[in-house]
Amino acid sequence: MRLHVADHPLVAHKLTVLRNKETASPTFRLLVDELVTLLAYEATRDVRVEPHEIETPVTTTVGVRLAEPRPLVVPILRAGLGMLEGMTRLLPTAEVGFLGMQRDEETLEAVTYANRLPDDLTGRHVFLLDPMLATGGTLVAAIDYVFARGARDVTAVCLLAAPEGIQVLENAVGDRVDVQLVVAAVDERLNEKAYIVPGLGDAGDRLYGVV
Ligand SMILES: O=P(O)(O)OC[C@H]1O[C@H](OP(=O)(O)OP(=O)(O)O)[C@H](O)[C@@H]1O
Ligand SMILES: O=c1cc[nH]c(=O)[nH]1
Ligand SMILES: [Mg+2]
Repeated sequence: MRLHVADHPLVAHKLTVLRNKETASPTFRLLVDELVTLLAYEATRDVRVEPHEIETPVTTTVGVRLAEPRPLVVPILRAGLGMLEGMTRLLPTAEVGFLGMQRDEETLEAVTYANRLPDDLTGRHVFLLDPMLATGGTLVAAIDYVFARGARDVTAVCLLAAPEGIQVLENAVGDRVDVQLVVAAVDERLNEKAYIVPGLGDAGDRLYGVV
């Protein structure tokens, strides 16, 4: 697995505001959107393109365009939904699939309550969106789903990751270079409730409220 940690003062600044418990939902949503757009630039570095000939007002030239099959962007509900706009702003022609997954706060197991992915993902580059990588259970399950359907490259875009979750992900995918994790920051650890420390709390609740 390849790991990319954003190293940029604007990312660090926005993340600090996001972590602040005084930051209310409207600002929190805006910051998640902005952060994803910054991460998306790095996450799409390996997106597949093909040669494409065009005419400029001056001459004919060969540039590139996104290759088929189109990338698939998959937000993991709920919290991942807050990252969708920011990602598709950079990849407007991508298709979008959905995975609804909730961590059982007792057992910490990921429970899937919605799965709306194309049946055949053969050769597709899949971008999984979830702000939080804590124990890694959710992301490993999501990666299993898309590989089982034939996806080729999988890039997970997260805002915060715990070292424990990164290790779980690495154990699950081994040395597959077609799996990439792009994060804004790697935090210190998980606490006794498997929340990321220092973290930002429950991302879904901060985006959409406590349900
Ligand atoms: O790495 P893990 O230990 O599996 O935990 C991370 C998951 O927990 C959060 O979702 P949550 O279960 O709170 O659902 P929500 O997005 O609906 O709030 C988060 O958005 C991840 O999906
Ligand atoms: O810190 C955490 C861990 C799991 N899910 C969250 O939303 N936050
Ligand atoms: Mg939640």
